[in-house]
Amino acid sequence: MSHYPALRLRRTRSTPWSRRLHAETVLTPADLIWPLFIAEGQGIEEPIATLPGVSRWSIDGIVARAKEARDAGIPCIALFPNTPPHLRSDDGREALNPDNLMCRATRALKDAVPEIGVLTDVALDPYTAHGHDGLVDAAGYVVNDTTAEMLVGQALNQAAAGADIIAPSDMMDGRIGQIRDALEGEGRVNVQIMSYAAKYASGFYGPFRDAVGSRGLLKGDKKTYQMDSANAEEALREVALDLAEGADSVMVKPGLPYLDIILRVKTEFQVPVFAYQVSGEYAMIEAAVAAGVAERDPVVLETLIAFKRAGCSGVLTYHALHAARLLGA
Ligand SMILES: NCC(=O)CCC(=O)O
Ligand SMILES: [Mg+2]
Repeated sequence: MSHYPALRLRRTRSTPWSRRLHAETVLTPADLIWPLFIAEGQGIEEPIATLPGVSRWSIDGIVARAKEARDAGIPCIALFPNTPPHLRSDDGREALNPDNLMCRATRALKDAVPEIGVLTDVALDPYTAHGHDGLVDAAGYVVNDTTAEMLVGQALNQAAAGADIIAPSDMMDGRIGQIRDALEGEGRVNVQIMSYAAKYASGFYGPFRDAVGSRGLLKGDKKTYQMDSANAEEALREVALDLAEGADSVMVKPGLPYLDIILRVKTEFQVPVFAYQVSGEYAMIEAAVAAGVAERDPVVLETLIAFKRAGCSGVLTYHALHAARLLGA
């Protein structure tokens, strides 16, 4: 058995070329999905105070960002609309409008930048007056089955606009199978489903709710549908169901606090797993940078490669363009 001094693990670390040669994991721009927030109008950029460096863009700006992403080697962008207040309602019916902000942005992107994948979020929270992801009954409970019917309509609406990946983030039971059946029924056999399979009720979503304009509207919390952060076995059950119902890939969300879940999902199922490094995680890094506590570039790359090491195929991150440019340089 070889041991010190013959075996020195520092030997392969001693030069940059050797460290590169021995890297067990690589992070490339192709691992990144960039979430973008859409605003109404033309020529609009609205900075989001709680997400420094991130803005909402009108559709022309979204198209311009998508070209930057493509040029930096990013394969896919994720879209989230900031629906004007007068179009938000208790039932979120704007989600079914074929000319809503999301569908118009998707059509513009597929027209102008067809080389990049478009992932669309399925959930009602950007469209409801109460900020919940589904329909709420008189007792304030988010009702599963009628919500799922709405989500099927929302998914078909997005697919008709050209969405490449449907990403249900609502955590209703059964919706993946229903969406898959509906897509097959319309002959949209190559539209992917990336299920937010293990989405936890998290304190890290605050800046996102500012970005889509739901923070002030939200009554209560989302704990009756999103997962309890105490649970891991339940995440495996969620993933198993979504795969059986026809998901092509699954997501774990948030990111860094749930690396153990990513590793367990990958180990158990050997399917494509994605992580969402969420708004609060991004904002913490930016706050640390602003406070002089950390340097942005190494911290961003270190957190992103952690997801690859844990088994992810890719990561949704607000740092995607910045990271892709660092990696491409
Ligand atoms: N359905 C998408 C999200 O909830 C994103 C959360 C975040 O970035 O905080
Ligand atoms: Mg589920």
